Amino acid sequence: MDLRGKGVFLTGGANGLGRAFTEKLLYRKARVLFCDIYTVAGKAAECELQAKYGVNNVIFVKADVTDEEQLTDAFKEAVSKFGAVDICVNNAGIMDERIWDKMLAVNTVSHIRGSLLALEHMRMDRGGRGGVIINVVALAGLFPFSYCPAYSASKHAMIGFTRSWAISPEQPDHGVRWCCLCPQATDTEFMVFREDRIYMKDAIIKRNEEKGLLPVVEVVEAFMKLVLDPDNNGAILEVTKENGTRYRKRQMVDPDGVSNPILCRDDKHLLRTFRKLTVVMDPQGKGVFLTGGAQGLGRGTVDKLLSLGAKVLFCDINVEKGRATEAELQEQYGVDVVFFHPADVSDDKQHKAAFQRAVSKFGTVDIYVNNAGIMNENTWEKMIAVNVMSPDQKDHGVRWCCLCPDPIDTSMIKNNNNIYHQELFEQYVKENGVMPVSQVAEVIIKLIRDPENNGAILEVSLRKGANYRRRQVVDRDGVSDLVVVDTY
Ligand SMILES: NC(=O)C1=CN([C@@H]2O[C@H](COP(=O)(O)OP(=O)(O)OC[C@H]3O[C@@H](n4cnc5c(N)ncnc54)[C@H](O)[C@@H]3O)[C@@H](O)[C@H]2O)C=CC1
Ligand SMILES: CC/C=C\C[C@H](O)C(=O)/C=C/C=C/C=C\C=C\[C@@H](O)C/C=C\CCC(=O)O
Repeated sequence: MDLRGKGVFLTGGANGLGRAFTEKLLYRKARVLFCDIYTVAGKAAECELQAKYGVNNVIFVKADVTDEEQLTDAFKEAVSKFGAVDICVNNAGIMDERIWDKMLAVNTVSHIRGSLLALEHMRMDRGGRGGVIINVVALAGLFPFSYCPAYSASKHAMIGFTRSWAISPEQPDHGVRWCCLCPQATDTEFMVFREDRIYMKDAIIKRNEEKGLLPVVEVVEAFMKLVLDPDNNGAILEVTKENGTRYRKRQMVDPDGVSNPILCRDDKHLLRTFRKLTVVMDPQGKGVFLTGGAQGLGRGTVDKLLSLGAKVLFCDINVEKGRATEAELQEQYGVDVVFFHPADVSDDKQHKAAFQRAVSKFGTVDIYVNNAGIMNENTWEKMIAVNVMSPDQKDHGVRWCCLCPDPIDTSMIKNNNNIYHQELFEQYVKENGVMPVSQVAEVIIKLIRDPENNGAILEVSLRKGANYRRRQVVDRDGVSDLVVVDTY
């Protein structure tokens, strides 16, 4: 890719990696508009870079990427200044576990929004001239990091998003390449922890002092590799001290299905935090809080838990269905064991109030099932609020598990007109079938009962049944494929 005269839009360019990427792109004769929330640093960078590379080639725009209007206006400004944007770099990021919802807004929502703006503008099937979208992720997007779980989640989400677009059947018509850059801890302000922005801060500071951070220049080289390689749609480029720069082939979870601290295997103080928990959990007599229980898999799971002697409080946004379900289940199991609480889980206050009611009803909550979910690509921000932003629970002695089912026979799957390539999805369902709710509810009970599965990812499909997931697979060439199966 010859970068001469190419238009670049980049977020978070006032400091750190964003500033360094900007300078390298300018050096290669591209034209860059970068935005940032900080005016002073942004203006200073603009001034310096304009003096070196020309006033018409680099522009700073003050914008908070979490503000839809500001981000959109900054993008439009790049288009109007350069005629087109050929390279979009979603780079702005923060790491602060205390404000995890804000972190998701910067690291995930703004990256999705920036990607969609760029796609719409670049796609060749709608008059654009193609291009490349680079999402600056992190190694923490590929592996579990106990000192920053919400940060890790915000980055994992971008891997899924980027790879999913990269394998779109329409991608050859779009002519847009999608890539992720995944560096380990790098020597920028980002890694200076003045406050308690992460858990176990002191251990991390000590580790960084002992082992050193990745130099910015190495990450810039890797970034340029992504920009210039014409054949890397869907690629995940990892940059580490240990292995250098390499296209990622696999994401790993340990052979027993339980994630391990691969990245910190030599750090005893961190390893200790990953010890396996053995929490025996028989549903009999236990207090359960479950979200989205009015219908579908949620309702099926409530039913199953009640049949095993648990007490359940479920919440749902659908009040009518919630009340009806409560009445039916109370008739079957008794009025003291099952309760409905109306709540929208994307509203923090309502979510917490529902949880508190469960605590006060049962004295304690032993089992917490985050089940509520929606699937609607037209309202993707709402989808993130419901599916990703549930309250953080950081107490110890808690087992954490994920259930990853194939399509289930619920209304989320039937007649869903709000996904891309619906016909392909319907074809998939036709060929593979849908799982009965009762079968998946059984699998949730398996997750609850197994005392030694902290960190487990349980996959369930009609074809293969329920299996703890060992690995997530990306193709051998580092480029994602449609079929993600556990063949290794
Ligand atoms: N430094 C590191 O160790 C690593 C960083 N990363 C990722 O690289 C990206 C860049 O990080 P660094 O350059 O190291 O950090 P940095 O803190 O030096 O720079 C981040 C820039 O983003 C801007 N920003 C933050 N919130 C914003 C908002 N709401 N709107 C507009 N701009 C905003 C900041 O003002 C800053 O200029 C981030 O996405 C980070 O997650 C990934 C792996 C390692
Ligand atoms: C508190 C800092 C958290 C996140 C910052 C940053 O975003 C990030 O991702 C930091 C990563 C730090 C990594 C530390 C050690 C890395 C070790 C690598 O050399 C191991 C590389 C790959 C191992 C997996 C494998 O394929 O075997």
